[in-house]
Amino acid sequence: MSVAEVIVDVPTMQTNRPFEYQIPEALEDVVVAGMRVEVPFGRGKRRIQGFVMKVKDTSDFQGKLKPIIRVIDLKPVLSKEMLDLSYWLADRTYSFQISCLQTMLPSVMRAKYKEYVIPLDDAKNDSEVENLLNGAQTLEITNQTDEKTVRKINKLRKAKKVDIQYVVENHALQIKRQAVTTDLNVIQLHEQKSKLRANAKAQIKLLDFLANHLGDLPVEFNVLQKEYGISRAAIKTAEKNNLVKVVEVTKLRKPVGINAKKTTNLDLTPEQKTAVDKINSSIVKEDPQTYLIEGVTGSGKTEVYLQAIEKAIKKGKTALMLVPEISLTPQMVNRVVGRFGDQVAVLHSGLSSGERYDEWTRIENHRVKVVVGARSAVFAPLEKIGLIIIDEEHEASYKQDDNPRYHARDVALWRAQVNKCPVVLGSATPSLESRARAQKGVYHLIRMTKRINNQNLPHVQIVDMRDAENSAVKGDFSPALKEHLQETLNRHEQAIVLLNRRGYSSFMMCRECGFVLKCPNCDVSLTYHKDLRRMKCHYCGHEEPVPNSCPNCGSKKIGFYGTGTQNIEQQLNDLFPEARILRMDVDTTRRKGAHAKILAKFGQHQADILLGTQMIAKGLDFPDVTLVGVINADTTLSLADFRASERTFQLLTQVSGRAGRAQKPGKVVIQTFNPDHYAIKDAAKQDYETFFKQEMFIRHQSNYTPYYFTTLISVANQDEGKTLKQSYWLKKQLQGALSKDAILLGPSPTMISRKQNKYYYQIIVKYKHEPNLHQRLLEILNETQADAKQGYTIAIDNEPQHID
Ligand SMILES: Nc1ncnc2c1ncn2[C@@H]1O[C@H](COP(=O)(O)OP(=O)(O)OP(=O)(O)O)[C@@H](O)[C@H]1O
Ligand SMILES: [Zn+2]
Ligand SMILES: [Zn+2]
Repeated sequence: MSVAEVIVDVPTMQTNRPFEYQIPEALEDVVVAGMRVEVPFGRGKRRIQGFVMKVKDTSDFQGKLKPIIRVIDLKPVLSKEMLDLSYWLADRTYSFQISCLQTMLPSVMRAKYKEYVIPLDDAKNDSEVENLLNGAQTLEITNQTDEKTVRKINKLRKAKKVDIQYVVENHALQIKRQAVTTDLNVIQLHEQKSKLRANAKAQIKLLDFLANHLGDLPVEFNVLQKEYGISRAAIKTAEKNNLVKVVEVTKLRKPVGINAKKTTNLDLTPEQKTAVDKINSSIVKEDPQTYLIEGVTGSGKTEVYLQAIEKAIKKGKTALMLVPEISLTPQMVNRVVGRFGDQVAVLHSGLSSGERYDEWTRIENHRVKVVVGARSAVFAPLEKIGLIIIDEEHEASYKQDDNPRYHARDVALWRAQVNKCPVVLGSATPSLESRARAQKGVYHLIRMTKRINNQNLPHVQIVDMRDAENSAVKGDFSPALKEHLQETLNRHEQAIVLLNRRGYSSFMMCRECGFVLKCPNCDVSLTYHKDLRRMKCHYCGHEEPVPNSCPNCGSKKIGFYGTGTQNIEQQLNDLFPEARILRMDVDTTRRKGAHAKILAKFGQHQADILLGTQMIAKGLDFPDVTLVGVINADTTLSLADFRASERTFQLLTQVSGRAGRAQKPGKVVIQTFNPDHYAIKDAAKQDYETFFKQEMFIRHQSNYTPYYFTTLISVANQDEGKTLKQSYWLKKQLQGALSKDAILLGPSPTMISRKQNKYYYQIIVKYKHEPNLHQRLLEILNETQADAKQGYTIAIDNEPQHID
């Protein structure tokens, strides 16, 4: 008898373990670990999905096992490594194992899709294959497909005669797209161009594009429009004049990075070489060492990554490179694709689920050596991983906000152990946790202190907005920032202007003295609760009325702080009517591809000023940018979060690093009401090490990460009284399980204490060593299962990235 252990798709605590099912004889050699199956569950005729975790010969179960109804996948969708990972992940994130398994699955398999058998090329005339397909091109697998056929398919698949493919429903409809190609060669294109009138700008642009991208044709209308600003009308005109042909293509040849030019290794600077040598030695030794590259902005970290990836490939291995979603720009992707060409798969949210599936299949079929992607790419089905890179490792977006609340860095470290490969964490501003681990020798620290070309770090000027001269101005621009912007425009160089929007208008600040209203117990700023018209602390629950005058200086100029990007754009327009301005914020980037388009435009110097929120602060590498202006450095400082200083330092250092990256020197102007705050002073000097020491001292004083571990437990219910009662019950349970060294905070309301008619309260546990905590939390989840039916939600977040 064969028995399968199955994790069923019933997300409750009681079902959070494998259930045994009998494998029907007909499916004996079909069912393997990593496949999804349909099984009966509970009483009645309920059928549900599940993942086969293990296949074995015997069962200790006394009664009669129920049989598997059918297989859903004809080949495993998750590897052994992923199945193993799911146990660890579920435990670490306090989530159901089924949620973890589903998270690892490519999104297409969570959507509606169809499954087909397709013959492989050299087996098209095979009699068994012909017999199976019965004259058709493909065979659709449905829940009606009988076991005999399933077995036949499985046999042919193992013999590499057929393959299984998934197609997202409705996807086939959109698969054809209009594209442009030409019969002309480079010389003819240039001839045609010279015949055009000088004012036929669009035609000239199109012909130039074609001449430069002959190898990439046909290219989609979409791409021409979005990335190169060539309109449909221009294409139609060219078609009429027989310059181009319009054809239909089935798919983009490459979703991003279509115009990646082939690049070769750069000559490394001594610092780069040291870094590459160290990492490469670990790749060769298959040593799962973690490196932390602390490299100033513009020190050439990417080139280090690329040359290490090359080493891994040469060793016959693969490489995984994670970057924050917002940095997955064509510029970034082109750097990798330019070096490794077709061997690269890119996973990002801009892909449709069909495209995502294509990339996933390429990875699974070993046609890919390098995967570049955002957080969830950490689950890419790569085998024989030789190197994992996490760029901008300090980014909070590496932690998923929903269940399972995993941190990509933790998953990467787990996979590195299994694959015996090094991990490289890179940043100009490492997270305190990582830098502290390097201090203790858990990670190996590599410092890169010089910019490429020995260019100096930009000169940073702090502008004290409390000064008479500055507080007198009407708008948000100090005379100093205005002057530097004007000079930059005069020199025909480019500027980046950052509006720091985090914490926007939720805290109170005095415009006279810079005083921020803070909690008397916790030293974090109080948050305005609009519904209650009161100021509240999110840590301890302290609250007080909204003050009418500044408690520090008595001025009436105390108010909620914050201005919108649109308003700043208007001010820029008024100040510099001749300047071309691009605005980048949630509003202008809502449309798919808009983000990349704005950056491309700015990169081609079609604008003088790029104005934006946090999303413009990282990774951008534009040689003409010589000025960076920060309108309001303070807003992140006032977040009700113990990482407020760290986030502020990171943001200011990163955005400053956008200036003066090439030949021309850079200049940065930071406007602030807190010019003496260490996060701002150290960022102005781009001095990570000094900041690190100071911030570690403060974390030590206040018992926070990395000196203490943090776990956040939140409770929600429609009834505020019930939420509070449950929270206090929970707190009591925890008190019983913790030693006297642990610190319990709360219950206190969260930032938005009422969401979708539910009240949220949170408890924070800070601890150093609590062997019982994990187990107790699991038990609490179990004990409160019944409450879930009454509308209670309890969520546990291990090492939260945001506390609000
Ligand atoms: N060895 C080299 N020789 C010449 N140019 C180089 C070399 N290494 C990197 N560069 C160039 O220097 C610039 C900055 O490099 P890169 O963008 O990798 O910096 P970074 O360390 O990632 O900075 P940031 O943290 O600000 O993103 C890039 O334009 C890159 O092409
Ligand atoms: Zn407080
Ligand atoms: Zn004041």
